[in-house]
Amino acid sequence: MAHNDHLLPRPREIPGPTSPQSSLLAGRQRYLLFPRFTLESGITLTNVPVAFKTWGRLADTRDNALVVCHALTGSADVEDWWGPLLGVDKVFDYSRFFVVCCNVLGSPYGSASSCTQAGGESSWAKDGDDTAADAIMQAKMQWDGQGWWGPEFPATTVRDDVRIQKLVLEFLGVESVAAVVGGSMGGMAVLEWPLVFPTRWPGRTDSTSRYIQAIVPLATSARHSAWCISWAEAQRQSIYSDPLFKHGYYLPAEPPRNGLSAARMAALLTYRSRDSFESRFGRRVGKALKGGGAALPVPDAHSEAQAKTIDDQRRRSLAHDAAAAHNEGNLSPRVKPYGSNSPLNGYFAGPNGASLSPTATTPPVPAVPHPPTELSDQAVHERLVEPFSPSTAPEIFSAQSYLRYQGDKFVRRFDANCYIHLTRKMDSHDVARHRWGWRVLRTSNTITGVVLDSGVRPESDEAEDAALMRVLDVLSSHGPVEGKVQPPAVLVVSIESDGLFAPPEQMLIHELVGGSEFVSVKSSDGHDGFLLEFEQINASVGAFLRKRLEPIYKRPQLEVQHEQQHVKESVFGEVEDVTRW
Ligand SMILES: N[C@@H](CCO)C(=O)O
Repeated sequence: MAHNDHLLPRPREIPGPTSPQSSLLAGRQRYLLFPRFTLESGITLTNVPVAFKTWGRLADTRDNALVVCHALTGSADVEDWWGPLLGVDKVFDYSRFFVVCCNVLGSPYGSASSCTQAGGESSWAKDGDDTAADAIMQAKMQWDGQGWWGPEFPATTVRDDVRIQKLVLEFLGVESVAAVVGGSMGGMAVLEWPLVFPTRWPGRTDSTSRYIQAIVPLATSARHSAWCISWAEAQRQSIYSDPLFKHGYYLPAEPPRNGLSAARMAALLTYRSRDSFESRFGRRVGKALKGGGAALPVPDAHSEAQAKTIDDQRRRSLAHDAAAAHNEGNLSPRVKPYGSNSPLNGYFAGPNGASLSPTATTPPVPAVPHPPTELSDQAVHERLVEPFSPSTAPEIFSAQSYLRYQGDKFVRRFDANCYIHLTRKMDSHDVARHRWGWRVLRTSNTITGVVLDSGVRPESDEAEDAALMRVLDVLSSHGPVEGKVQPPAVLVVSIESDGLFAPPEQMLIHELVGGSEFVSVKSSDGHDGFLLEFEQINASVGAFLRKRLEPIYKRPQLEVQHEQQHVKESVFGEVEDVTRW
């Protein structure tokens, strides 16, 4: 399929923004609209936008492109999330390289996704009649006519991203790529680039020149692990369980914020480490957000009759307090709508200019009926002198407060359907999937086994490993055009405290890709270390590129205006959150 892409009609540049979230990057990226693009699944999309950004300029030799691939919730705006790596004499040196970053399909930041217009009749034909579920139909009926893809945006793969991004490079005049660099989901794309495009001219089997000179996969894996798949599943379940999710047919102004926020909180924990949380927060007390744990005042008694009434009041108050404490963090409208200055408001403004109204998606705690198991008087009196008195606002740990802040912040910049789409895309990642070296044996719809090219039919697990070995071996020895294509230089980067994409996964890539180099970045921050340890990454990746791309570094620097805009407020904000909190 990849080999037919060069026959597709050329894209044209459009102004954008193409989605609500891409308006957060207004003026900071460009857009191409592809008349049509066929996904790995066989589904053909029409009118497909791809958001991208470039720095520096293409050399006359058209071979100095440096492709940056973003992670799960990143965007094409590298300055926004990898800014300290971008600049003269840094890794992404735009006086030597033509730095290009494209937003992946399915992301809310401008490329075709659940948040872009489905494109009317010319788009993928929606089949709305094949579902039996009334709830889905009802939500869908309310939603129809919105024009967004919503949950009907078809699944895309990392390979789809690589193929469409190659077309963006062609539009920009790139003939071969100096390097591809990216972390986590971006690292998956980095591994796929030379496998999808080993040769310079994909349409020509006689080509012997490689398309990509060097790749740097960071904090990634050759196939998404069971551990990562399980975390992604738990996060998707958080979104599904938000009543506002409505099977993905939610209105843009009423998204499942609480579910997405909870998903992000869980995800964030997988991006950091136990040690980093212990040292940063310990058991420090944090601020409860407004509205949580409100308690009733309890008056003083002046007579026995009054005392009984007051005891009743105290009991009620106590029950109220207990429920309020129990619901602390749930009761508060902690997931706020977009701020009044947010461009997202304008984007969603209806015909009358009405913008989002605040939505506390969790209903307030109802009046608490007398509990079936009553507290004894003694317990009432004991409780009344305990620190959790009615006048005391509930205290929470600063670690909790931090997570909530992260959840709130995330829902203001991301979309739940896109989150589901992208986590599924990562789950599908496996460099060996449907590749040379193995094929699946089927009887009707049942997979009965796997057979290797050699004719051996090993146990399934072994077959998977063998397929992986074979594919990674292709990276190190020759392309699918046997013996003709030089492999790219490979630097595998690992974060030593990464508990999500654990170091053995990068070590495996290093071991299977002959001639590859390996570096372990020292960091106690866990997986997100690849977005935080700028100095080490600048040093190690920079040294690798200087060594492997010597001819480019020997050339006189290109004359470029200092193009880097200082990003005052990062949309992505991983660094800001860690260092400022
Ligand atoms: N924290 C990053 C990395 C995930 O791998 C993100 O949100 O995209």
